[in-house]
Amino acid sequence: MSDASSPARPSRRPVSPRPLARLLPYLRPHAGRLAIAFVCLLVAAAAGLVFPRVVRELLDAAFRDGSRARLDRMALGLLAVFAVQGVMNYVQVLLLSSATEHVLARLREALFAHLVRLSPGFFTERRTGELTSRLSSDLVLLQSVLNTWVSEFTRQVLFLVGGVLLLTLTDPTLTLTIIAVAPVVVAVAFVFARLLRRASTGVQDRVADSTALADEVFGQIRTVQSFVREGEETRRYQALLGGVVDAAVARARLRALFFGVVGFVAFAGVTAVLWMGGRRVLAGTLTAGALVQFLFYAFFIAAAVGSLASLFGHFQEAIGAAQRVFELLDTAPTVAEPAHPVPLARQSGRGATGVAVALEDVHFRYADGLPDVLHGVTLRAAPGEVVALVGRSGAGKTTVASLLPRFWDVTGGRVTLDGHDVRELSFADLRGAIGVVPQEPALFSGSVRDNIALARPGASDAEIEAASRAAHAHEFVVRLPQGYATPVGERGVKLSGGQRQRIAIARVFLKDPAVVVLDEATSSLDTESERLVEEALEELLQGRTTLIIAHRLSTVRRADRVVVLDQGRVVEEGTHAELLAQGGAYASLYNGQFRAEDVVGA
Ligand SMILES: Nc1ncnc2c1ncn2[C@@H]1O[C@H](COP(=O)(O)OP(=O)(O)OP(=O)(O)O)[C@@H](O)[C@H]1O
Repeated sequence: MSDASSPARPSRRPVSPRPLARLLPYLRPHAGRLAIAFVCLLVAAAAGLVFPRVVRELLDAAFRDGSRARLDRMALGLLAVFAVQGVMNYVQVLLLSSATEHVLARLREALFAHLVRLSPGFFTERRTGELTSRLSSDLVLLQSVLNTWVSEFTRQVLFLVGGVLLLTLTDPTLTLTIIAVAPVVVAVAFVFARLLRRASTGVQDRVADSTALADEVFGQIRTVQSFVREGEETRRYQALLGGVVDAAVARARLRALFFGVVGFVAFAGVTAVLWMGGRRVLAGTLTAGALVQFLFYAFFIAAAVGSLASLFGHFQEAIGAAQRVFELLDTAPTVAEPAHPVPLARQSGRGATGVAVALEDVHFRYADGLPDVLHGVTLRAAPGEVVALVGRSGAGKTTVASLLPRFWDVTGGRVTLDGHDVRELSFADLRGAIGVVPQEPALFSGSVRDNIALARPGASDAEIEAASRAAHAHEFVVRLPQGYATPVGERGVKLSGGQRQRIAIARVFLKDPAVVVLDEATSSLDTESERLVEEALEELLQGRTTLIIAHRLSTVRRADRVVVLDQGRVVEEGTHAELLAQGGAYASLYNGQFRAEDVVGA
């Protein structure tokens, strides 16, 4: 499976428990704790099974033998049985829970670590809400399996097997009554469990839909509010919630019916036993104590059958969850690191030692089945050269820029850095050599310092400040309430657009890469902010090989070379002046896009 082509929804293959087996490696480190928990479980279940036997003795002591001393002994015995059971349950729950919490954390961590390594294409295919819900609800389901399911299942199986055995020992004929009823209960429970599973998946899908909507709306809150869509989005959410309720009510109806029907069938069986047993007590072939003991076992068996059936439903849900989680874990990145990378000498950012960048006859499409968006693009930037990419919207500029750090891989031709195919380099070398300044820089929640240090963890305060000064960010940062320690809010919402850009530039200064990929902002900032950003960029690009997706006249003028893209092809190449003189595609682009700026600037 590849990360770009997998379906958005989890697949519904026939359910086999195999995905659960893949949890085993995660359980192994806790084998000791789990083994002790299992022993405690066995002892607790055994105590549970002994209990009806002691009750029998107690009742017979009172009713048949009239022995006070035996009655006292038996009552104490009963207390002892419960005490043992209590201690065992305590230890078992504690050990099992602590082990499964660790397992869950490891699994979440593995999933997260895997997902963050998948290429951006994967995230454009999936809704992030769906992925975060995998991390939360599916893993919670898995935990419930490990935590309650395994122990409950074991306990109930023990009760069932032990119950039937002890029942047979107590009274074989009465046991036959039970054996006649049991298959009916099992069959009914089985059918219901299947129906329930289907209903549960329906509910989960709808919950995922509504979570995804909420996620999207919160992420785009400004757009939502600027178009006054709050009411409309709330209605959409409401409609989805309506779906959740309908599906959940349908499931509840099934569940209610399940409990009603299975409960009735089971208790009808108990009544039959009671009736037949009562007749045997009247006939003097059975003591009252033995009948009660028998009844207890019958209850145990009925309860075990009922629980096993509903556990079966949970089991199926958990298999589904495991399947979805492991499906994600199995998603191979479409952009994979080479097994034996060619080392790239670390170049300090500037000067003649810079790194050449080239696209050689590059063809590219975003996914199989989509049309090519680049048709044989050839483009070279010599060390230290500043190349501006221009072209109409949709020409392929962003696409070209995202091929350099391998956010996607070419479908034909190659991209090289310092003469090496980018696919031969380790991510650390490749991405370490390229500094990206995005059009709309996103900051992470955390302090200003953390956000700059992102480029080089472990950088000293002095280095951070130097980078910040170079990016003309220092001036505004020191005026923030807590200076470099000021939290910037999620995605940097507490900073202005120009300030965010300067933080993004400071990051690249700190990184000091040999190559810079710059997606120039289209929205204009106020003049002062604009000037600061421009000065910072001017400084940043000095001597670094640069690819700029240019939207400003000042940028194209300053570039050593301008490359004009049109519909995924390079149509012109030269300096601003040369291209303008040619009177071709660039000239018309200039007239449409850049000239107004020229007039304003003049
Ligand atoms: N993730 C994607 N999946 C599929 N197609 C895409 C994706 N991103 C871009 N495209 C398509 O690729 C083509 C080139 O887009 P690209 O973003 O590179 O253009 P651009 O020149 O940067 O445009 P703009 O100046 O508007 O940003 C467009 O036709 C676009 O629809």
